Amino acid sequence: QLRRNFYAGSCPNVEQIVRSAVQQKIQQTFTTIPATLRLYFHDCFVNGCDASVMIASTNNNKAEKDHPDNLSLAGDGFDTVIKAKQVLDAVANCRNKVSCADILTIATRDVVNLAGGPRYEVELGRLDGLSSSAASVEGKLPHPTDDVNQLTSLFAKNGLSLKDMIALSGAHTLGFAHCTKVFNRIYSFNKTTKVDPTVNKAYVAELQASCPRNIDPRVAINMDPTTPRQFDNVYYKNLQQGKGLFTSDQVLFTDRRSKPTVDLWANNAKLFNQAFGNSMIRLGRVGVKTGRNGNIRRDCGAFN
Ligand code: HEM
Ligand SMILES: [Ca+2]
Ligand SMILES: [Ca+2]
Repeated sequence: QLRRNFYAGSCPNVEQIVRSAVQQKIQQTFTTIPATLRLYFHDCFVNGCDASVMIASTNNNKAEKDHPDNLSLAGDGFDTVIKAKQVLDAVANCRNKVSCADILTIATRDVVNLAGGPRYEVELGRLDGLSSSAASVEGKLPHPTDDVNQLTSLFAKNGLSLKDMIALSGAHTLGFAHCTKVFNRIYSFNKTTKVDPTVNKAYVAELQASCPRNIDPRVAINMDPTTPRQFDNVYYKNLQQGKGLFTSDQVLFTDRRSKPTVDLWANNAKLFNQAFGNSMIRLGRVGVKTGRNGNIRRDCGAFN
């Protein structure tokens, strides 16, 4: 039973408070933006949007965040939620009234908007989940080597369409990826060719220069080589030029089922922004907890 203005009675200024905390954190580091956006995706795809991804491991429980697919989540995303909750908890009526899952939902909307993307209305009223295990992450998140069939079926499991999948992939207009994730495409593609033929030749050279084979595995590169700090439709323009970083990006242009949508959004930023906002609202409805299935955590990193 998500709704807009869910906190009108308990903490009416929640959206303004979170936004200013997010703004302050972005001033400290730009990474706040992509880190928060990706954290939201990884939360919603495992056990629904319930902040299960924020739980820290304990002696008796290896939590979601310690599954290999989550180890590259940047700490600044977690920190954004923690900081915003600190500010909320300093306001008497808001104290422990807003779930971590909702704080992450609002913060994600705000980082998209503050990076130049659309501002969509968020639905609120999620509770925080009561479980988080590394084992539950297995098979729930897409991989950079996935094709359109694999991506579509993962998104469908979360009630999201092909169009939602193409729109949400547009999040790769921002942020960073580790060199190791693209090695296969530029050095060891298959038996007959070392380089993925769908990658733009100049982009191959650029990637090989920034990511030499023996590079420190901690080194990361921009995912959008053109406007890495701008939330815009350049991601789709890049795909048209063979400049999608991962296989999972580039297949959206090479597969005939998704290409018309890529072309449409490459040519029409307004339509992309609208579609992205709508798909984010739908992402926010995945696996929502209410009633006895959840609670409001006092510490986003631990169960009450
Ligand atoms: C469609 C399938 C997707 C795949 C296969 C995928 C995979 C990846 C991978 C491998 C990285 C790089 C991680 C690293 O090396 O550190 C990444 C980064 C990122 N992803 Fe995705 N992703 C997908 C969809 C999404 C969606 C739906 C969103 C959000 C709505 C998203 C947001 C991001 C962001 C913002 C980053 C940059 C993170 C940062 O700079 O810290 N991705 N993704
Ligand atoms: Ca979750
Ligand atoms: Ca961009």
